[in-house]
Amino acid sequence: MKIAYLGPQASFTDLAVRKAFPDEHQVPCVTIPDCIEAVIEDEVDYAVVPLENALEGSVHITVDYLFHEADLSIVAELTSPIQQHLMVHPENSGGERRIEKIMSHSHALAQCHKFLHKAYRGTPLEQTTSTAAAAKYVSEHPGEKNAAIGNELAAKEYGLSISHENIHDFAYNHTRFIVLHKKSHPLAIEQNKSEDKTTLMVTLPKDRSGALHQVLSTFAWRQLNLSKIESRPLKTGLGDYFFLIDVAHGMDEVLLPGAISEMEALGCEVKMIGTYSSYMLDQ
Ligand SMILES: O=C(O)C(=O)C[C@]1(C(=O)O)C=C[C@@H](O)C=C1
Repeated sequence: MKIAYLGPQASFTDLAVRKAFPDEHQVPCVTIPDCIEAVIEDEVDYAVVPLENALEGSVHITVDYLFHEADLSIVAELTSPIQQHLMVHPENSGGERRIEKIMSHSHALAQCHKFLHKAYRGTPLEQTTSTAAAAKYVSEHPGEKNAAIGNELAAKEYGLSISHENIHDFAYNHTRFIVLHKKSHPLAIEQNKSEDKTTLMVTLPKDRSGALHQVLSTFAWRQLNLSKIESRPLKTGLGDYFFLIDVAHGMDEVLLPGAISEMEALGCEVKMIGTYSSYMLDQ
């Protein structure tokens, strides 16, 4: 089985894949769309990409690709603790105050905003395609005196020295990764299972008062608990949105099909993104 992931080696996505799929063929991709397209083009069987971080929120490119570009299903969710460290090339360690630029994935930079503001105010920040891509760049360009933000494995993998440990701004820092596949089928993984979930993307009928209230009622009176609801632009005009809805319930024969039919009867478009189990990966 081939699994694409947001690489290069030692990204947080790689850590999640190593834990969940230790014996499978792992294929690093440069960007999240590259991972998704590798599944669409049948170059791999599954892709693992980040979906949401506890501090910084949704990874918009993943949500938007699932709605606008890709007809793929979420078949499992992997939740992983995230610890961010500042790392430099060993030739530059000891004098980190002279760091010229700090590089990382936009989500990682945002998770360390308070630390960067206090310790490195004014130092330019540069976004990279992943935390591991930043670590790799710093390792290959010792003359540039840059630092990267990433995990401990990236420091080891790319021969960097950690100058500040645990620089994420809040102690509870977790990221949800999703496993994507062409067919909808819950994938069982040998890890701690936490709950079953279903993800829907719902577009409301245009200009109808109370439509969102009615959508929420279809879940409420069936006692289906929602673990997330978020709006994203439909990209057709200002004020046009779709809603990403996570239901803390697997697909059944009565409740979820009933809620979906009721939303469709109200004039909503409902895109089923997946019904799957959520797994908690350890440190
Ligand atoms: O850059 C990485 O290492 C990733 O796997 C991406 C990503 C993200 O997109 O949120 C994953 C986990 C962390 O929250 C930071 C970055």
